[in-house]
Amino acid sequence: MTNEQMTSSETESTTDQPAPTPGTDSLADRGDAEGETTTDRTILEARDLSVYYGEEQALDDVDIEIPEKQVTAIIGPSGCGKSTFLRCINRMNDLVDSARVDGELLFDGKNVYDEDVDPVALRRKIGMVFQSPNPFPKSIRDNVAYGLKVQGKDDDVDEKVRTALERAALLEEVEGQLDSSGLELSGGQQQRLCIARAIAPDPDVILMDEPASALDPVATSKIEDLIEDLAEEYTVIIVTHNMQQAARISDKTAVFLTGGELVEFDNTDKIFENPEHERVEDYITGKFG
Ligand SMILES: Nc1ncnc2c1ncn2[C@@H]1O[C@H](COP(=O)(O)OP(=O)(O)OP(=O)(O)O)[C@@H](O)[C@H]1O
Repeated sequence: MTNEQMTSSETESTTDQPAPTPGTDSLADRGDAEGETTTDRTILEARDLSVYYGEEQALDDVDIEIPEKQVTAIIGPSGCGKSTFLRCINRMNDLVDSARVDGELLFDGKNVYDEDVDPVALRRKIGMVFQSPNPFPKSIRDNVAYGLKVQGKDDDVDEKVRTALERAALLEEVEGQLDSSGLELSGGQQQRLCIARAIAPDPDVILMDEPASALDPVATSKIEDLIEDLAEEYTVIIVTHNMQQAARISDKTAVFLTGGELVEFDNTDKIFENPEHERVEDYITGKFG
């Protein structure tokens, strides 16, 4: 299958690694000196970011600076704009006709909504993992190799596939069966396969939209351990309904409340132990939401 033959639904709705567009890679190779360690350097920044679906406002003037190589959790009640915010970051909302974005979303200082930014190239640097595991009906190897091949990075594919599977804490379990279908794996393994697929092309940021909500407690715990490990190399932003999960695995937590307002963003310990805003405390303690 050529890049052109891949349908937009395959590249855009099911995976994190759409096909590249040559010559539009202005965001692709910024920063990241080798051996860089965890810092509070900002990798993503929203400035006055508002999103509307038709007349309805889903995000209201959001300002946030997200540090690189840490786990940032996005929490808040249903409908407060968590997924909308996540999908703004790699322009997945471009796929929604009624969506309109105001303000800026800076990735390494460059507004991803600038006219010269190619959303497909952007999504190679900012991968995404969805709520339900969605491997392709292909072999384990081909699932992971997918993003590499569409980028033309087809040297040392086997080694890169193994590295990605290892980073996704799946290699040991699938050793010797890389040619079996990804669909034959358990739900938790499928989700780790999707994570391997997302990280194979070496993105800077991984967005996760409730990645463990369809999994049992054991599989969830493996994904949580994995997320913490991934933050040594990648910036991870995770939407979760599970406050204990946010408290367990994130370094920073952003609390969105009704109306798409970002009410508080701080170190996770501070948010859960001593939030500044009463509304946040009420939400954390289960008084509403
Ligand atoms: N494609 C869309 N078209 C129209 N309105 C939408 C669309 N997606 C989301 N919305 C609306 O935008 C608001 C925010 O939705 P969003 O899915 O971002 O919230 P959320 O906090 O992620 O919710 P949940 O926790 O239930 O997944 C909601 O009012 C929702 O109905």
